[in-house]
Amino acid sequence: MTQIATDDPQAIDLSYRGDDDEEVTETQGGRDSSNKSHNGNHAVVLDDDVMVDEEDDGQVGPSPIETLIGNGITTGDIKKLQDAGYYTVESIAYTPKKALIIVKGISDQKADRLISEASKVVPLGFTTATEFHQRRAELITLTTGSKQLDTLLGGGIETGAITEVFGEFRTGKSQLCHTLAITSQLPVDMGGGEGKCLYIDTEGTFRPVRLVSIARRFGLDENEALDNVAYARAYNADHQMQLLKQAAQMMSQSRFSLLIVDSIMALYRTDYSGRAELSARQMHVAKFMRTLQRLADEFGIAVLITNQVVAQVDGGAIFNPDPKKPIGGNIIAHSSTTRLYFKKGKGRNRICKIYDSPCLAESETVFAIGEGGIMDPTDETENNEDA
Ligand SMILES: Nc1ncnc2c1ncn2[C@@H]1O[C@H](COP(=O)(O)OP(=O)(O)OP(=O)(O)O)[C@@H](O)[C@H]1O
Repeated sequence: MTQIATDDPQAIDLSYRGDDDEEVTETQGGRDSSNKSHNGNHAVVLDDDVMVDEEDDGQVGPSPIETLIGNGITTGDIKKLQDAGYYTVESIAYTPKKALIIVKGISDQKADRLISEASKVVPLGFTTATEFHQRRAELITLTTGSKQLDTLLGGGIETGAITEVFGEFRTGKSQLCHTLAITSQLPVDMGGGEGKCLYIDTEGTFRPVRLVSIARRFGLDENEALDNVAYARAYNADHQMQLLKQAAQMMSQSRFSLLIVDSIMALYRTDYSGRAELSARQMHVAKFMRTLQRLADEFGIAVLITNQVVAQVDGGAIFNPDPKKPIGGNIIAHSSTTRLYFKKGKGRNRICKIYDSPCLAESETVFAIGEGGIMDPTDETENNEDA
C-alpha cells in the first residue's frame, strides 16, 4: 500500500478497488471532500476501517470486467478482452460494437451479449439536467499550483475530461505536467485527486528531480511521491498507443487521478510524413484521442496533453497579432475538452489564455515557473529571468 506522507494527519492511502484489499481506504474518517469523486459517484468515507458507502450498491469507481462473467460470457472471453485492453464494464459499455468484434475470439453475437450485459451495469440513457448538474458539481479539479491559474480554469484541471496545453518551447507546458504529477496525489481538500499519476513522455523531457522539488513544496514525502508516478517513455506512435492499453490495466488495479501525455503529436510528426500519410496519421491520432477520452470516462481521471504550435498561415492570421496554432488539426481540436494557450511573459512569468472551452470565457491570466513548479507570479518572478 502506498501512503502519501504529509503533515496533514489525514494521510491518504492510494490503494484502490481491484488491489489486494479491493477498497479505497483512508487512515482517518470523514473529510469535507467526502462527497467528491472522480466520476461523480459518492466517495467512500471510512471510520475506524469500517467501510461506509454513500451509494446503495457499495460501488465506487469503475466495475471490473469480471462482473460480466455469466449469461454466456466466459472467463475465456474476459481474458481475450483484457488482452485487448478492456478491463472494466465501462470500457465495454463505451466502446462501439465494431471495435469489440475486432478483438480476437469475440463474435458478433458475443459482442451483442457483452454490450447488453454492460448496459445493465452502466447507465447509458437520459438523465435530467438537474442530476447531471449535481454530478458535475461533485467532479474534482486538480490544482495547477497557481491560484490565479486555478481561478481562470474554474478550480483547476478537470477530471473526466481532456485538457490540452499548447504553446512555444519554454512556455511551461512540461513544468505544468510535472506540477500536476505531484498535485494529483494530494488530498482532495488540498486540491488533489488522491491518486497516482501516469506519465507518458514522448520527447524525453521528464525530470524526476523536478518532482522532488515540487513534492517538497507541497509537503509530500519525495520518495513516496516519486513512487506514485508511473513513467513511460514512448518511442513511436504505435508504442504510444500500446502504452494506453497498459494504462487501462494499471488503472483497473490501482487508483490513478491523472494521465499525462507530453507531448501528444511529437512522434506523429516523425512517424508520418507528407500529405500521402496525413489521412493514416489522423486516423491514428483519432483512435489515440478516443482511447484517452475512454480512460477519462471510465476511471474519472483527468487527462492532460501538451501540444506544439506552428505559425498560422491561413486567412485568420491577418487579423491575429499572435498567429500561432496548435498542431493535430480538427481531430485534436474536437477531442480536447479544454484548450489552453501558454505564452511567455516577463521574466519567469507566463500567460495562459483559454483558447477553447465548453464553459469558460476566452480570458487569460499570468502564472510563474519556480523551483516548486507552477506558482502565482510575484515581483521576483517578474523581474528575474529563467532559472
Ligand atoms: N527549477 C526551475 N525553476 C524555475 N524555472 C525553471 C526550473 N526548471 C525549468 N524552469 C523553466 O521552465 C521553462 C521550461 O519550461 P518547460 O520545460 O515546461 O517548457 P515547454 O513549454 O514544455 O517547452 P518545450 O516544448 O521546449 O518542452 C524554462 O524557461 C526554464 O528556465
